[in-house]
Amino acid sequence: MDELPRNFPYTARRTTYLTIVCSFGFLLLMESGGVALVANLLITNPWLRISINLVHLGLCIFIAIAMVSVLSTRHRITPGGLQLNYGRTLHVQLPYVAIRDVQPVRDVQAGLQPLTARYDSKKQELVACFSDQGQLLLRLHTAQLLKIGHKEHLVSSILFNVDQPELFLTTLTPYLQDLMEAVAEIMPPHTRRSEDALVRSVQAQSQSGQLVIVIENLTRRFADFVAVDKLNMTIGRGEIYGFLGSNGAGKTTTIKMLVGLLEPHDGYIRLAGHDVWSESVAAKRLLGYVADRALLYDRLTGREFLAFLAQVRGLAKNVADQKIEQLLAVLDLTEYAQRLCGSYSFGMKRKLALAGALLHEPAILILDEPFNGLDPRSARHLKDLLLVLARQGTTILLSTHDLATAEAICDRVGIFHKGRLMAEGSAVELRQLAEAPDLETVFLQLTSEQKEEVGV
Ligand SMILES: Nc1ncnc2c1ncn2[C@@H]1O[C@H](COP(=O)(O)OP(=O)(O)OP(=O)(O)O)[C@@H](O)[C@H]1O
Repeated sequence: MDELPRNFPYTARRTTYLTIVCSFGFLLLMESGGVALVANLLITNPWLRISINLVHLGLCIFIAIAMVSVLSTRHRITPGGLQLNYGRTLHVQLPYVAIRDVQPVRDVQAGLQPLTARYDSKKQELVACFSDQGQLLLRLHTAQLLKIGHKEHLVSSILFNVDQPELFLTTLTPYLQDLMEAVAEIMPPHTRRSEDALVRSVQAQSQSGQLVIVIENLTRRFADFVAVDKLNMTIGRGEIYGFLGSNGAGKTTTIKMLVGLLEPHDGYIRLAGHDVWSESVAAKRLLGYVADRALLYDRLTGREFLAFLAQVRGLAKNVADQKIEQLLAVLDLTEYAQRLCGSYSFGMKRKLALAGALLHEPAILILDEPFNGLDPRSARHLKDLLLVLARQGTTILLSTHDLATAEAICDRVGIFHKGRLMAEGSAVELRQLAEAPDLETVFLQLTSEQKEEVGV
């Protein structure tokens, strides 16, 4: 693969643009400079002189920005994702997992706007085009809120130019494929889906009956205290659902009931149609679970621990050995695999527990505060891994106090408060509904007292 970052400017119209801006700017500056000079010589009122000089300075700055902004129209393929820069109005970084595809197009109708990105609300399209030559259309898996100028818009596709679209595509494609391959290696062929089917759509899944987790009227009490109160919710195949809530809201209690560790007092849970209590073996076969505190055997090495779990899950030895090595590598644990689990740091224990949960390629992954204790690099790896697993069809439910992460990776979040689900929907929907600038504000509003239930 090519060395990153690689820059892809669009220079085809740059000279014309600079010639126009420079000549026009030069004339304007000469004129306003002349006026300012005369004003400084003839006008005695100091305020008027200052005002005229300030107008002249403002013009100089405006023209300088117009000339310099052409240089910031340069897209970059970096290790962390695709950076799109267009004049002063657009500077975004898209992770590769967010990109569905990029195709060459020729859209003469796009309404070209030199150096000012424009938003087409009908198509949810961001137009950042200098001309109709060298155009590429980038489509995202799910619409994302992107900042264009000072406003945020929900964007599904982006139209932009580069000088060499073929070279850009050849350079970018391996990074899009690489992510898919990294996880495809740890997933069996029968769980892989075709490229088109990778587009996650919760509504489509619900309509086609692919609900994997169905919870109805779920209730759990501890003595007189109601920890989970008549909870109803569904999660579709390939969806990432985030449980958010204040301490003691009932997230872990719900998760324990979901994985069959705690019996509900009322209601039921079905996992892919199997009741967690009356068909517990079939339901648990589908599950991978990582508790909030990793439960490992301190006297086994990391590799032995995984081999033991593989045996319990009934994996053939050769399959298990291969899988263990792949998971150790994906989770950066190979170096520590011969060390006793008891000597692992908190974060390493969490990663080993996650490897254990992924060994049998579960259809449903349930993670209680998975980012707790992970360093930024491991957290980033885990986010990417979860996104790719979800694209492969794994249904993921996680609880977290990290609102930014929930917003970044969850298709939907549910906000718990005192055992009740106060609101659920995508982060964007909840923000719009609560007219809040971010998920943190929505969370704080909903978990303050006396709030009505909100559904999207
Ligand atoms: N075994 C138990 N006995 C008595 N009360 C319990 C028990 N387990 C949980 N609870 C209570 O149920 C409520 C919900 O607890 P839970 O652990 O589900 O909260 P949580 O949302 O996971 O909180 P946190 O974010 O702090 O982990 C809390 O008030 C807790 O004290």
